[in-house]
Amino acid sequence: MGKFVENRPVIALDFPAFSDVKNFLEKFGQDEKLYVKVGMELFYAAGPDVVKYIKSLGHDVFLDLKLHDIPNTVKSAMKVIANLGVDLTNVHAAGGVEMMQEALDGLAGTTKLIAVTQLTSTSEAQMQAFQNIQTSLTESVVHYAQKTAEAGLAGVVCSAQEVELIKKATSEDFICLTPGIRPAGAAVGDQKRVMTPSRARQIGSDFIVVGRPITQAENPVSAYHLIKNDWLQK
Ligand SMILES: O=c1ccn([C@@H]2O[C@H](COP(=O)(O)O)[C@@H](O)[C@H]2O)c(=O)[nH]1
Repeated sequence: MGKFVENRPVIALDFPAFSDVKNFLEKFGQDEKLYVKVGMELFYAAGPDVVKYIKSLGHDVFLDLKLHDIPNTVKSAMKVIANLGVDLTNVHAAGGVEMMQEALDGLAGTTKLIAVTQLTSTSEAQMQAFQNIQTSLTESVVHYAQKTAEAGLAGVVCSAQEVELIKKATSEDFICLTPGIRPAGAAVGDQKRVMTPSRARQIGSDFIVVGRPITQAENPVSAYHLIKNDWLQK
């Protein structure tokens, strides 16, 4: 049996209100079970209720809150997140190994935990100048991935550009969830490290996350299916 790859692009529901989510999901009909991402904007606006609503419709949920605080605070927050029954959630690897281990301890259940390495909106020049990290961006990402694996988490958030090296440095089964996905010719926006769905698949991404190319499309359902078809094509 080959390694697990999520066949559905994870749709980033970056909306400011619960009603936007209802309108968006209604476009897909009841039979299409999606994998969606609830991030800071929607969670701060609509809270746990929106997560419960999405789960009640039978969709899978990645709760992308990127926790980064002292270990005790992150552990306590994860105990609360555990009750939401989401499928996947995350922390920032920069919080350290102890913080990641405490997060895992707090979560204690079936929700998978992954860690953000370097945001896909960060370029190498920005990282070196602003974070004062004097390695290549790839080295920094691989370093964070190794520390994440050491802490016992299931994988990382990275750009598709780093997947091959991360898998070599950790294992084939270590999850690489990759935002910064753009269909050929689509507007890149604030993303710096991007890749097309099909190339991300070829290179070994396990999950792709796509927001604006779907949510801001004239026809989000057909944009989703075009991206999904590209992702499924090797
Ligand atoms: O490194 C990261 C971590 C998270 N994200 C999130 O993914 C989506 C991407 O949205 P697009 O509209 O497709 O750019 C967004 O919710 C980010 O918060 C990321 O882009 N990069």
